[in-house]
Amino acid sequence: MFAPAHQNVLPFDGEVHLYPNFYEEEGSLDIFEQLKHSILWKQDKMKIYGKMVNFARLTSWYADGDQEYTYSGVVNTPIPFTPLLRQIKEAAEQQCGKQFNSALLNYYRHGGDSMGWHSDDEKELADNPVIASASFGATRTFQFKHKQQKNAKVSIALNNGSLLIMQGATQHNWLHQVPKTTKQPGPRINITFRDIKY
Ligand SMILES: O=C(O)CCC(=O)C(=O)O
Ligand SMILES: [Fe+2]
Repeated sequence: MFAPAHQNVLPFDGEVHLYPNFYEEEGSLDIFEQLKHSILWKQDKMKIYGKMVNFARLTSWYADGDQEYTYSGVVNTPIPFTPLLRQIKEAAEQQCGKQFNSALLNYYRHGGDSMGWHSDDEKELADNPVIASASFGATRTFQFKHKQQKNAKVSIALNNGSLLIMQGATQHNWLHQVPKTTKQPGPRINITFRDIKY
């Protein structure tokens, strides 16, 4: 199922809006390069069956204040927003009518980098959080899967300069992922802006 822009991407039980050309195309490639070089990327690890395994992507965590945030079992200590991140955040805030105080960045270096099925339902987020997701660089597929109705699936493409807004009951009812691909996409950086309650 491929959804056109500005309609709800989800058929029921949640609200997701996609703006494919939110950040201007050429400027977005420039943003990609700037983020690639200026963000303090780190390689997180996770324990799987007693073994430490690298995350299939690089990550970074920026926020106002100095509160820690636990994500996928990793405790993140925030770095203060850079002027560029603040600029990207403010544009997303205008579109959402909502303020964000933190940003999780993910750097997918190649098609082998990915993020598995999950919901953004950490206890530090609101019950029905508004999450704004900005993408720069290569296009990657982003999929939703309903938690109960196993055949309810939605697949969209997140291209350079796109903004995806997830809100309402989305995180209660749907999982999302960025699957691995053998199509050899170039590198991609995604920023999810969140409002964390400390
Ligand atoms: O890279 C993406 O588009 C998804 C990122 C994501 O789901 C997350 O950071 O929770
Ligand atoms: Fe997520």
